This record gives sequence, structure tokens and C-alpha cells, in this order.
Amino acid sequence: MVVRSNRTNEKAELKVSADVGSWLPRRSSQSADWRPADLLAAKGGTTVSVVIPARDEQETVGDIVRTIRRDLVEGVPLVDEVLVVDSRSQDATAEVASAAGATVVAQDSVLPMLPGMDGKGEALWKGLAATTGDIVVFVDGDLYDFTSGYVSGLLGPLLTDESLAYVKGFYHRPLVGAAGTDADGGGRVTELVARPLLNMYWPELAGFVQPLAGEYAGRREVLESIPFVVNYGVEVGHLIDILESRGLDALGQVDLGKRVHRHQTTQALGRMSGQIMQTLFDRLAHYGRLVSAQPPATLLAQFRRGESGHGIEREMVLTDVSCRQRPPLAELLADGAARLREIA
Ligand SMILES: O=c1ccn([C@@H]2O[C@H](COP(=O)(O)OP(=O)(O)O)[C@@H](O)[C@H]2O)c(=O)[nH]1
Ligand SMILES: O=C(O)[C@@H](COP(=O)(O)O)O[C@H]1O[C@H](CO)[C@@H](O)[C@H](O)[C@H]1O
Repeated sequence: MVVRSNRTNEKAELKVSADVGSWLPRRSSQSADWRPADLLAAKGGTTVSVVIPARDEQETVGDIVRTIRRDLVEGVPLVDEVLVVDSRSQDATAEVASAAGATVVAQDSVLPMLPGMDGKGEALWKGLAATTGDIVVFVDGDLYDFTSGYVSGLLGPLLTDESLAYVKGFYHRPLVGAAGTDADGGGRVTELVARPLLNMYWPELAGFVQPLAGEYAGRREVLESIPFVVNYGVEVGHLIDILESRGLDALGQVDLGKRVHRHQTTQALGRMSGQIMQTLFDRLAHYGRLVSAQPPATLLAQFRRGESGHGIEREMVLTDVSCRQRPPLAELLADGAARLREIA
């Protein structure tokens, strides 16, 4: 892989990791490579569930569900189940999703014997527990211009290559704001936090164009064998845990074109970044890649305009960004009712 060096535009040979150079062409494809009609034969008796985590997504979740049902349930029947996990929404997300034809569960109604937890990863883990598909496809609920090619593109490699365990989407990610659109300005936490840290500590993952992509798919036995970080650390936690347990070649990626979604504020992405960093440092310790003299603090202090305090004209807001996670679902299910009773 040849890139420009920092010096005077000389070209320099950069190997982020020996594996990445061969992995990229072998484990990357594009959605158009995987036509739904061709995949139907490959599907055979394999069942497929789509899980959509949704917190206050009434504006977008309905179109996403209708598109999947039109093209991949009633059209080419690749998808057997569409579940929306209503993640403590305050709006009409559940009603909109149900009217569009999704099965809807309230996040806290799944495995109710467990104390409820908050966050995107919690919604995903509960969605895994509430579905039965051999393959599970995760799709965010805040997407605009969604096409069913996201789902068929992610299914393609998994339905045709049993050596693959988990496939991430990638795309061009515009940043759409009041001042206009920056064609590649999206994925701010990816570019400023996740990618630099993953390149530092897990260079094997450097080939992932969108390591934080919210659209991805995996085999149920794989997804049930790994923990789910309950907040926004869930995606990096998956990538690292599957790399460490099954190797880089069990992972793949598919070009899904372009992705436009609802953007959060910079302060919200600051909290997301904290959660992702805490997950990375948790995994660095867990896998022995970094020994820290003391564990990182878990409270993030942010400042915003508001009443004065602490001697400054700012309001200080503290957020706990610690890495909290659910255990591998298989552990709970393997122990059966006994374990669940014990936890309750
Ligand atoms: O506690 C949460 C946080 C987020 N989400 C959903 O997870 C997806 C991605 O979250 P978000 O859009 O906040 O993240 P971003 O795409 O901005 O990084 C969206 O469908 C959210 O509604 C959720 O179900 N529960
Ligand atoms: O990739 C990113 O930097 C963030 C924020 O994206 P934007 O800067 O709002 O386009 O979005 C992703 O990160 C989350 C944490 O992993 C995922 O849960 C989201 O699905 C994904 O959109």
C-alpha cells in the first residue's frame, strides 16, 4: 500500500499490518456484487433477522422498515424477521415501526428478570435475544435514503462463505448541516478517535473503512459468544473481540454506497468518544496489549453555557462513560433458567 509520506510528497511504503494488505481485496466487496435473487439459492434453510435499534426515530424508522419488507420480505424473501427495539423512546417510534410492519419490542421488556441498562448496545443485545435468525443484520433507525441493498449487501458474503463470521458496511459519509453538506465530513468520532486508536493498538483492523458503521451482520453463534458493551462502545468491542477470538479472516466489509443519518451534537459525540475510549482501554487491559499503572478515570467533565460554577462562567456536566457490558448471551442461555433466576 503506497501512501504519501509527510515529507515533500515523496511516496512511501507503509505497512499498517502485514495482514491488511492481503485481507483488503480478499474480504472486501460491494453491495452490487450481491443480487437478492442470486442469494435466495444460497440462503437455503438459513434464517435471517434484521434488528433496528431505535430511540426517538419516528421520523425515519418507518421508511426503513417498509423498504426492507417491500424488497426483502414480500419481494425476494431473504429476510424472515424485522424487529425494531424501542429503546426507551419518548416519541411515537414504536407505533410508527409497528404500522410499517415491524415486530416491536420495548428494550426493557426483553429478559425482564435482568436489571435494565441504557444505551445502543443494550438495544442491540436485547434485539439479539428477542430474535431467532441464524444471521442477524443490524441497521440503525436514523438513516435517510436507506436502500435494501444495505441488507442484501451485508448478507451476501455471509450466505456464500461459511468462513466469514461478521461483516461491516462501509460508505461515503456526508456531514449534513445548516451551512450545507460536507461530502466526506461524517464519521467524526471514527476519524478523530476510533481510527487513530485502532491503528495504534489493533493495526490488524486498519483496513476497516468504517469501523464504527452502524450497519453490520453476523452469525448468531458468533454474536451470542461475545459480550455487548451497552453504550456506543458496542461496535469497537465487537470488532476487537471477534478479531481476538476468530482472527482477521473471519471479518469482512461491504461497500454500501452512501450513508446519510441524523447527526448528534459535538458534545454528544464527546460522550460517545469517551465511551469508545473506555471500551478500547478495557480491551487493551483484557487482552494484555497495554498495562496501565492505574485504570482510566470514568467520569467525563464537559462544559457548557449556563449558570456559573466552580469560579467560571460555565456549567460543568459530568457523564459516567465507563465500559459497562452484557455477558455473552450464550452464557446466560447455557445456564438456563437457573442463571437467570440467580440474576433476577
Ligand atoms: O440508547 C440508545 C442510543 C441509540 N440508539 C439507536 O442506535 C442508532 C444509532 O444511534 P445514534 O444515531 O445516536 O448514533 P450516531 O449514528 O449518531 O453515531 C439509532 O437508531 C438510535 O436510535 C438506541 O436504540 N438506544
Ligand atoms: O462514526 C461516527 O463517527 C459516529 C458519528 O457519525 P457522524 O459524525 O454524526 O456522521 O457514528 C457512528 O458511531 C456510533 C458508535 O460506534 C455507531 O453506533 C453509529 O451507528 C455510527 O453512526
